[in-house]
Amino acid sequence: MISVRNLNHSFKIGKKGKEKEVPVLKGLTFDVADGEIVSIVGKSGSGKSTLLHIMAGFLTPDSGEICVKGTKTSSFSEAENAKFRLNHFGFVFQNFQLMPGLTAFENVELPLKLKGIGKSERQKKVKELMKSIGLTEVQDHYPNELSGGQQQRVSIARALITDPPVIFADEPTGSLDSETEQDVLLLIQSLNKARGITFVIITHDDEVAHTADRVYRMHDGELTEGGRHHAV
Ligand SMILES: Nc1ncnc2c1ncn2[C@@H]1O[C@H](COP(=O)(O)OP(=O)(O)OP(=O)(O)O)[C@@H](O)[C@H]1O
Repeated sequence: MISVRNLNHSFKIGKKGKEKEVPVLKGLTFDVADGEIVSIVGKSGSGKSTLLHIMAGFLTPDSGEICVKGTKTSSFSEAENAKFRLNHFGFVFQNFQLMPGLTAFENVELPLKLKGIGKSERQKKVKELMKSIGLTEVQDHYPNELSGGQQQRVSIARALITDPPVIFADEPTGSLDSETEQDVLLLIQSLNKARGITFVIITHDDEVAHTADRVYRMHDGELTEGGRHHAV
């Protein structure tokens, strides 16, 4: 479970000496339960990415507390955050962020290399995962030889390969057409059910948001409403 308590963050904007402090997150308090799909929906500039960056430990909040599975992560050093991320979090981005010089297989294998897993174990794991996500046929393709939907499936496989309990997805369907968007959302839902992975999905799209179990709405740096929704 992730608990966020009284989280505040501001950015200083403008010329040196004339900076203006702009509050972006104003006292956010909410929980994400284990095995839940949560979406955080809001207009451009409402602070969604800032919240995700703080939850994942890329950015230190001005104040407030974040706990992940009982561990207080908000006071971690950069090195502690990096280690924690590798073991607990996977990431999926709107523009996939695959390494262009690596094949689909090698992209999925990369996090295991970073964790120091041996070659035979790596290859076995990647092969199994790619098969279960229906990527075997394209495993030797480079990213530019894949469709958008295939690239996003590869990036989801890369996020999953280290078995993280939580995956953060920042506009995961933002670059996809509506049919492929549904495919990717169904994949996320099936992985959530089959493996119990918690997903935190950031989106500006209400339709995407409502495929989650729980929807939080960001408005002017506050979470203005929550609610439970049925998956499509
Ligand atoms: N590094 C930064 N320095 C200064 N201001 C920033 C910085 N990052 C974000 N902001 C400001 O904080 C506000 C929230 O930005 P954020 O990227 O979190 O919003 P968002 O909801 O994710 O938007 P989008 O959907 O367009 O990605 C915006 O007004 C933005 O200009």
